[in-house]
Amino acid sequence: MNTVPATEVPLPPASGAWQEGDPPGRRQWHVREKPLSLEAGGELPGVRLAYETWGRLTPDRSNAVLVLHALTGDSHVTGPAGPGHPTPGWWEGLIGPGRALDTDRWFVVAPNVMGGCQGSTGPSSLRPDGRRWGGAFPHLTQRDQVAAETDLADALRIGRWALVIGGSMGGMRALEWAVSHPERTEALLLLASPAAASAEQIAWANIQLHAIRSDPHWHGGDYHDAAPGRGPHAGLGLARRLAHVTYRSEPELQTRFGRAPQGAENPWHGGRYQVESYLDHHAAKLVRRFDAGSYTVLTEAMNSHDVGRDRGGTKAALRRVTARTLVAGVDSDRLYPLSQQAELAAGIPGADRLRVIDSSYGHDGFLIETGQVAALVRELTR
Ligand SMILES: CC(=O)SCCNC(=O)CCNC(=O)[C@H](O)C(C)(C)COP(=O)(O)OP(=O)(O)OC[C@H]1O[C@@H](n2cnc3c(N)ncnc32)[C@H](O)[C@@H]1OP(=O)(O)O
Ligand SMILES: N[C@@H](CCO)C(=O)O
Repeated sequence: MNTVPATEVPLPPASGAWQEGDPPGRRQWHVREKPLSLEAGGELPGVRLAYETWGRLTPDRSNAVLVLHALTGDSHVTGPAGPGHPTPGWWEGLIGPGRALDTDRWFVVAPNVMGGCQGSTGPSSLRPDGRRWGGAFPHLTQRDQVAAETDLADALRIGRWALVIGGSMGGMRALEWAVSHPERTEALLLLASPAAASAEQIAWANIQLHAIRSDPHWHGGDYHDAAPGRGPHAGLGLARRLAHVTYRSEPELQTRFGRAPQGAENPWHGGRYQVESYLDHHAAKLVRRFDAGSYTVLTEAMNSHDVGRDRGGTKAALRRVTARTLVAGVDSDRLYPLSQQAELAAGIPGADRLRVIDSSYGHDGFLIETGQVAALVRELTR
């Protein structure tokens, strides 16, 4: 099934900090000088974050916006597919002149998350001894990932974000930014995200982790060097199939596919229903562009998400947020239900009432309903 392993993402130069005059959307890299101390213990050397920027930073550096992507997103928030960008931007229409994140006004920064596989350090990256990290890659938390992003902000000399915005896993990091660094987060937009991963979210994640790790090509996570071009593709595809159902709504699937067979295929004789073909498609697409090791690291990092950990609980942690805040959920989201965003909106002192994105698409609504997301951005930044 897999033809383009994500491990073949070209390795970046040793450093590549953004400079005044760089073209928009050009992927850059920041390499942290010192090893990063990790919450679970130990440290990660040579942490590299890939990122893209749009717009221009004002001389007082006060117009920077941080956009944080979800599980399988990347730094390419907007723009066509091209070298280094196997897919077009995942939030097209939100960034650019005259758009909600107007690049005549804002300097937008989007890093690829630490642990990922689209330019930032992750299990498919080389470690200091020249081998790939693979199964030796350490356990990460959302706080570790925000620590790496803080280093990037420091390198860009951005002391305070005018806005931090994220959905799903990106929302977890956005919240961690606002709680860990209230003085550096002026406004905050949280989409389809919780204060802590729930038992059910951990349960869905557990099944996905098992799917990947029980694939015979997993090799304890050390498949990158063991069998180049091969890997736990069936396991990753299975994980994506399951996850994708949780990302959509039951009425959407029913209305869209119903019981229809896929083309001329006969489900009673080895053929597929349309919805099965649809899941096969999404599985194959992810396997072509994503590393299974990164999927496990990021999934476990999401499981670790608990904003109240070591902070006296959720309520105490949320009270730390000083940012002007909007929290929104998707009304048909069965994975991160509205009750979780209601908890955030009620607990964050500067938050307005809970906003609801009206969508039949379920959790993925935060990626698809860009018009409604744009309206929230405009409201927060007017
Ligand atoms: C465009 C990108 O993929 S961006 C890449 C970066 N990805 C991310 O950032 C992750 C976030 N993105 C995602 O999770 C998803 O891609 C989403 C949420 C954007 C998808 O949302 P939607 O626009 O609703 O797409 P949808 O779920 O309807 O899937 C459409 C695809 O299914 C295919 N499809 C639809 N029905 C069927 C079927 N019966 N059989 C097979 N394939 C089918 C379509 O041909 C289309 O294929 P394509 O994406 O290769 O063009
Ligand atoms: N479709 C999204 C869902 C996670 O929020 C992704 O793949 O990143």
